[in-house]
Amino acid sequence: MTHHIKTYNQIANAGLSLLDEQYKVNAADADPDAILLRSHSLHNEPLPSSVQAIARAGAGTNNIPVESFTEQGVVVFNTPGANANAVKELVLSCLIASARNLFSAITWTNSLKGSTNVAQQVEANKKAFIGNEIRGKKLGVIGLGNIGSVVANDALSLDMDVVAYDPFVSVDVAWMISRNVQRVHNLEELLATCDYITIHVPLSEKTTGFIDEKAFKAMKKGIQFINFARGELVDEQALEAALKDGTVGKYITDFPNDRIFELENVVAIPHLGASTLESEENCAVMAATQLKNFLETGNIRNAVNLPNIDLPLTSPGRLTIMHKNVPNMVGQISTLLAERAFNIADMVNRSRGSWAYTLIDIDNKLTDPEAVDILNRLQNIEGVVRARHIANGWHK
Ligand SMILES: NC(=O)c1ccc[n+]([C@@H]2O[C@H](COP(=O)([O-])OP(=O)(O)OC[C@H]3O[C@@H](n4cnc5c(N)ncnc54)[C@H](O)[C@@H]3O)[C@@H](O)[C@H]2O)c1
Ligand SMILES: O=C(O)CC[C@@H](O)C(=O)O
Repeated sequence: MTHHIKTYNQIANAGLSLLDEQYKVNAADADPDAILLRSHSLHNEPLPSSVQAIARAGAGTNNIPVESFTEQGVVVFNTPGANANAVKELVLSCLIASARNLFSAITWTNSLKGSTNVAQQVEANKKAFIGNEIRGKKLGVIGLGNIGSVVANDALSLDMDVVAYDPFVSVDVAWMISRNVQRVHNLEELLATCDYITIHVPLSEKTTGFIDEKAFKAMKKGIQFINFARGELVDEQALEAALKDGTVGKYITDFPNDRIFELENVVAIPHLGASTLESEENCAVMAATQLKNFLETGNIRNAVNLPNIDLPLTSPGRLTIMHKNVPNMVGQISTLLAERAFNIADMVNRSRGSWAYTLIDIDNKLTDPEAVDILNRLQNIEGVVRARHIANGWHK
């Protein structure tokens, strides 16, 4: 069986090369089984009904309308942690570059090109760029996930005091965070005491405009604010006021736009946080592996809308059913199978919020018409949004 993958953006070859002869990868495919992308926005784009899965080679999934795609039976994957080191290294370098006024100093130095007495001018004017050391300064980290946690740990080794805020920190990440990172339980506490703040939370309806007028008002005067998460997390009107009154001494962002260009004391970077060869490869490999695994076995790892499921495929065939997390779904599904005299060899049902996913391994090798018939019946159960049959090609 050939799986069709549509790609958007530049996906690293290390990932694409995993999609072997069983795959056709084509950026122009009109009816793909799956989509592999980076930052391309799928909002306001029609989704072909053939699409069963989307893999985001990256962390943020705000370029994908996850809720409405879930209603259409699409599994959405991301690649948690695959680019965290790349972002961390750029955040730490910006922290130091900002403290030492490196961005404006370099711009000024370049303006001397072609003038006489460059060395004298340098010595006479360098006092305009005297900076600070970050040792002993306080860094606030908002969002202690894959990126925030490593930024926090490594800032400690640069002798900074580190304070962090994340009311939803995961147990896995909590294990990795140094106990010298001081956790605070309300954001104001962090805002009021830090010299530098870096934000690492996902953009969602809940976090849009997260750093608003109230947040800026709570900050210490002259703060340096670093945003490698998403531009929309910061209310730009409030940012403009905070830059004008000196609350924010410098705003470093990976998300330039026309308004940002108009503001003073802003350093804009062209969305380079994850742009290293290593990170692009990590993301592409992880995304392609997850897609392959899902298309070939129905198993799920790192979806943002469904739970992880890993059931080895050993029986002649497997049915995968994505459905609402409501009572009696498994009962209805197994009754249907019993009516067709299909024997269940193994089964897993897991839920995540209002959605659930059921894998059923059957002892029967289905003919094509049998498969079409059972899938139609399964899809007619109220609450089922997608059913698939996977024939196990290796089964003797
Ligand atoms: N600039 C880039 O190239 C680049 C690269 C990678 C990620 N990102 C952005 O950074 C974000 C974070 O990435 P990550 O890999 O660390 O994600 P992650 O999911 O591992 O971590 C996000 C953390 O934010 C926390 N969080 C959620 N809501 C919060 C809130 N209201 N207050 C405080 N904490 C909150 C979560 O509990 C979680 O611990 C991504 O969603 C993406 O938008 C940007
Ligand atoms: O693909 C990229 O270059 C950026 C990815 C980044 O925004 C992410 O959310 O992981």
